[in-house]
Amino acid sequence: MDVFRINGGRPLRGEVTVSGAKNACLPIFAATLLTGETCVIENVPDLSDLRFMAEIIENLGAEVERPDKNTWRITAKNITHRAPYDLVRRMRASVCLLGPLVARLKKAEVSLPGGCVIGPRPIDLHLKGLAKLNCEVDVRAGYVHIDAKRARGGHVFLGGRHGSTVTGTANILMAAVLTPGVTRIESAACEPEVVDLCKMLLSMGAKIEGVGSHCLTIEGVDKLNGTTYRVIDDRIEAGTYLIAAAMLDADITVNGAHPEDLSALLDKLEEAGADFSIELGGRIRMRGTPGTLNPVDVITLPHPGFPTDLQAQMCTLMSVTPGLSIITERVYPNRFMHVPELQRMGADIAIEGASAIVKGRRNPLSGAPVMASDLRASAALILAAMAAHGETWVQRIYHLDRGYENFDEKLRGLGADVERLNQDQMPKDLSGES
Ligand SMILES: CC(=O)N[C@H]1[C@@H](OP(=O)(O)OP(=O)(O)OC[C@H]2O[C@@H](n3ccc(=O)[nH]c3=O)[C@H](O)[C@@H]2O)O[C@H](CO)[C@@H](O)[C@@H]1O
Ligand SMILES: C=C(OP(=O)(O)O)C(=O)O
Repeated sequence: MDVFRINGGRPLRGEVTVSGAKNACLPIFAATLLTGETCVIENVPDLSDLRFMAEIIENLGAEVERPDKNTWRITAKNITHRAPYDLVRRMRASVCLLGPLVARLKKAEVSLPGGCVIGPRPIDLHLKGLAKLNCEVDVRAGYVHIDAKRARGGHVFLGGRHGSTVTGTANILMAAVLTPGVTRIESAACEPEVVDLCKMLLSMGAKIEGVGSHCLTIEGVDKLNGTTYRVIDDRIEAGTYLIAAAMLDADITVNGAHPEDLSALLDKLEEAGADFSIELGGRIRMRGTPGTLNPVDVITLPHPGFPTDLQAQMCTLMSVTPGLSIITERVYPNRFMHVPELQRMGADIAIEGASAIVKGRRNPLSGAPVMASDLRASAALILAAMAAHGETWVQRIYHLDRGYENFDEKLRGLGADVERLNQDQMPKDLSGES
């Protein structure tokens, strides 16, 4: 297991380039199962989640090749309909195999993905949507069983308690593209990753209208073709660098930061008084001076609202911004696992219901051994460590490796003092291991 050792207080300078978007790639990999022809997917980040997804797809019978680090070639000529527990449990997003299997094979058996530290993540809306396409849906012995022999287009409403569902929209969309008749998805998620999936499906010959809106109309076709498709840049990775630069002594340019995908974050950073400029070609330059921002309140919401996947990083920023801010989670009301670890570094945060009440400090945080609980919590702790006085050890970096390609290398390229070590190299009195 890897750990990061970070010495805080280093200025950031230079340029960093973001990788392809994990959350766009995952359903796009699943979509390659919709055709027997070859799909070439470019700009794929080198991440454990994508390697798992490729493994599951290969296990279903597809031929999977990787001509270079960021390109995958997938040919799903003959595939089977069962994705077993031992593979699916490793990655929640494998639930988005349901749609393509239903569409292509008219049946699917996919294990339920299991628990998640950021809170309950049911798939009731996915299943309700498939039932509206006239599929027979049954959950037994830990598996979702779908019989789609009589599937036809239908009217699906995907609004839930916390808004729409991103992978649920991807599932219904992928099921509908090869299902006879017209499907209308209302209250569809419109995250940039869903738009990217739509564009990939269009390039395969799918018929979809309303792309980017909350209402998608899909006319089922008999067959889809192969494609070569380049995945969008990762807005969450870009946002993470922008937040880091806003709170440190920094002057950096983030390549692959597309302002149209980052409006809610940029709006909040502007309100806080951050000094940034949008440059041509998907580049944002951020200059930071510690302690100069104003506190802002944040509420996470489905797109185009403030993304929950940047909430933890925002908690770090507000922890070092003097004054009071309230950060409210409307997507995953319990997604605050980073808070106790930030408190260990001196952050003054209280959780009240679905809100974090953050009293930003005038003095820097202090380095400490901390434990990452999930992907974005890892990023929040690394940012906190970069702003802190002294040395921080961040354990369980495998969470980070799910979603940030070469994060340590990229941060070092900007001047941060971040080192990846093996757990064995961590002093035993700090790791808590005897
Ligand atoms: C692989 C991927 O793309 N992951 C992203 C995706 O997750 P994911 O697609 O799993 O998230 P959803 O959009 O489905 O979940 C949003 C909310 O709806 C609830 N819900 C969802 C489905 C359902 O059937 N019933 C239900 O109640 C969830 O518990 C959650 O509270 O979108 C989330 C919200 O932007 C992001 O944080 C994740 O990074
Ligand atoms: C929560 C996330 O991913 P997943 O849905 O794959 O758990 C994330 O990307 O922040």
